[in-house]
Amino acid sequence: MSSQSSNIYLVGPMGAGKTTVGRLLARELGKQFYDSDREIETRTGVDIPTIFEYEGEEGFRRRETEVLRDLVTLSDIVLATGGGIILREENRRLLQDHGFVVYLYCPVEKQLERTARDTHRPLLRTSNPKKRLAELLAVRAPLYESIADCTLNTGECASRQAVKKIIQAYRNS
Ligand SMILES: Nc1ncnc2c1ncn2[C@@H]1O[C@H](COP(=O)(O)OP(=O)(O)OP(=O)(O)O)[C@@H](O)[C@H]1O
Ligand SMILES: O=C(O)C1=C[C@@H](O)[C@@H](O)[C@H](O)C1
Ligand SMILES: [Mg+2]
Repeated sequence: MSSQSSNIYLVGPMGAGKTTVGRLLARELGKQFYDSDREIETRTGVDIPTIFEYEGEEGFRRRETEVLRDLVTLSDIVLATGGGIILREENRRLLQDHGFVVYLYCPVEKQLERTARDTHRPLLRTSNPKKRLAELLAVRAPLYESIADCTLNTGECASRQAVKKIIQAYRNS
């Protein structure tokens, strides 16, 4: 983490609770809340599945990095990131250099439960989303861990408890 950073960045897999916990955390700390997925949708005027459809995952990743470059110039924010933001080395460096990075995760079964009703995650549009989630996590877990200042299992606590734990870790950092 950059010294005395006023930013908190949430990373972790789909369904870990980055958006839900991030919004509550920002409110609790009086910080501005951003979500990189929503920022991409606002800028392009279309939803994420449409970007994947027309530009592929590579196009989405390019847009994700462009948005992140801008968001790290802001101070005093809580940022919920997309689950794959840690794939690019540049993104990992930007996150590490500009904020306190919190890695949220939960068991794959919980991820599956929490993402089941929402069809807006193109990578889960497969016949076996549980297998896909497990495969993604196997590749990504070391990347999340490599930049985390704090790690939290949201499978074991309600969002409000997660917020309390993050604030404690952030203040002790
Ligand atoms: N700690 C929690 N306990 C119970 N349910 C939760 C918790 N955190 C999130 N949820 C629920 O799980 C669902 C997915 O959460 P959320 O959208 O915040 O995940 P995310 O990490 O932002 O995923 P993505 O990477 O796809 O954006 C939401 O319906 C939310 O209400
Ligand atoms: O895990 C991922 O790669 C993704 C997670 C979502 O937050 C979105 O960023 C998008 O659906 C891709
Ligand atoms: Mg989210």
